[in-house]
Amino acid sequence: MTSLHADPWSAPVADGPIDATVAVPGSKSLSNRYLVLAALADGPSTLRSLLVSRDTRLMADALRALGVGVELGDDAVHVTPGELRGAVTVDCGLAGTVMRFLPPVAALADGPVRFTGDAEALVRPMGPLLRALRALDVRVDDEGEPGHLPFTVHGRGTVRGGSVDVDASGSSQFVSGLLLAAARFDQGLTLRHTGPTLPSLPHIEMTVDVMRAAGVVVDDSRPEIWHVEPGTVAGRDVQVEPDLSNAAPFLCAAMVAGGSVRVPGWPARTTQPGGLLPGILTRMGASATLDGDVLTVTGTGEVRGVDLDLRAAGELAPTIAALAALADSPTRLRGIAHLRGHETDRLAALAAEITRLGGQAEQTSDGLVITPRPLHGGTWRTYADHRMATAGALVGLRVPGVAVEDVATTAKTLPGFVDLWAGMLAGTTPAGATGPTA
Ligand SMILES: O=C(O)C1=C[C@@H](OP(=O)(O)O)[C@@H](O)[C@H](O)C1
Ligand SMILES: C=C(OP(=O)(O)O)C(=O)O
Repeated sequence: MTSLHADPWSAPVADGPIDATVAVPGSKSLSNRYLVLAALADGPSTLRSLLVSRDTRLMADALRALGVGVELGDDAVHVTPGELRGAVTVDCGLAGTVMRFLPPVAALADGPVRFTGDAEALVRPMGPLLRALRALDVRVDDEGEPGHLPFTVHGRGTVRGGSVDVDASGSSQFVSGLLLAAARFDQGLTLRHTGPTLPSLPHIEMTVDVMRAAGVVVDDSRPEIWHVEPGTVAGRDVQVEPDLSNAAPFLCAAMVAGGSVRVPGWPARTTQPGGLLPGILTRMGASATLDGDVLTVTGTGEVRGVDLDLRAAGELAPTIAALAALADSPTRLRGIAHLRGHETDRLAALAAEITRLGGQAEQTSDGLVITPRPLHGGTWRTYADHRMATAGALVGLRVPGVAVEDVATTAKTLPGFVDLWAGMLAGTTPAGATGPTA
C-alpha cells in the first residue's frame, strides 16, 4: 500500500496541553456486521456513516464478488442483496471480520468460494470456525496448513444448520461469524462455546444486538450458548456509531500531553468495547465526562499504572500498553492471550517495541507487565498492525525521535489517522475528515 507520509513517520511531540475535538469515522466492527447482514437481507439497506477503510472495502469487494450490490453514494452506502454466487475468490487482506464472517455466508453461495489474504493473515487462527462449518456438513478444503487461510468453502446454496460447538477462546469472531449467517440456515443454529475463556464478549453482544435489530430472533439467555431461529433478515436504514476503539489513542493523547480531547457522537449506550474507555482512563488518572453525545477526556500529563483484565476489550490493549509505558507506576494487563492471533502477535510486538525504546515490558502467559522507565527515541515497528502504529504515535507525543514504520498500515481501519493526529495537535479537526466516506 502506498503512503502519503514518509516511512518511517516522525511522530510529532506535543509541545503543550492539547485542546481538540476529534470526530472519528464509523466503527469497523459495526460497519462490517451491517454489510454482512444487509447482504443476507430480504431487501435493500442504507448504511450511513459507514467506515470506509481497507477492512470495509475488502468486505464490500467480497460481497460484490458474491453477487451483492454495494454502492458508495454521496451520504451513505447502499446494499442490494442478490443470489449468492460461487466460483469466486475472496481477498480477506488482514481483516479478521472478513475471514471469520464470510465463510458461513460463502456456504450459502451456489459454488466454491476461495478465501485468501495477506501473508500476515495466513497465520491467524481459523480452525475452530472451519471445524464448525464441517460439522454442519459444509465442505471446506484446506489449501495449505489446516485451520488457516487459504481454503475453499464449497457453497451448495443452503446450509442445514442445527447444533454445533465451537472453541472461541482464540477469537470471538468465530461465534459472531456463525451467528451472523445463521438465520439463513434451514434449521437456524444452536451454537455452544466450549473453550476455557471467551474473549471480546461485547463484540458477541454487538452481533446479537445488530441481528435482533434486523428482526432475527436470537436467544442468548444461557451463558455461552446462542440460539438463532431460522428466518428472514430485514433490510435496514442504519446510522453507524463512531469507532470508539479508534477514538482511544486520541483520548489517551490528552492524558499523555495534558489538556482535553473531545469526541462527538459518543453513544449513550453501545456494545463497542470502546465503551469501557471512560472507566479505564479514569482509573489511569484522567477525568472523563459525557455531555450530551460528546465525551471529554482531560488529563494532566500524569498517568497511573493499573492492573487491568482486558479480556472484554482486547483491541484496546496496544493503546493502553503505550499509555502504560508513559505512566508513573507499573501496569499489568491480563486476559489477552488471544492477542497472539491478532494482526500480529501483539504481546510480543508491544514488549519488543517498548523495550527497544528503553522501556521494560514483559510478556506473561495471558498479557503484559509494563514497568515505566525513561524512554528514548528510535524506530517503532508496526508489524502490519494498525493499532501498533497508533500506539507508536502515542509514545511519540512524549518521547522525541520516535519514528513509526509503515504508518500507512492505519488504513486498515482509520485511513485519515496522520491528518487527524496532526489536526488534534493543532487543536482542530481537518475539514472533510469525517462523514460517510472519510
Ligand atoms: O467482531 C469484531 O468485530 C471484533 C472482535 C474482536 O476479535 P477477537 O475476539 O479475535 O479479539 C476484536 O479484537 C476485533 O478487533 C473486532
Ligand atoms: C483485532 C483487530 O482486528 P480484526 O478485525 O482484524 O481481528 C483489531 O482491529 O484490533
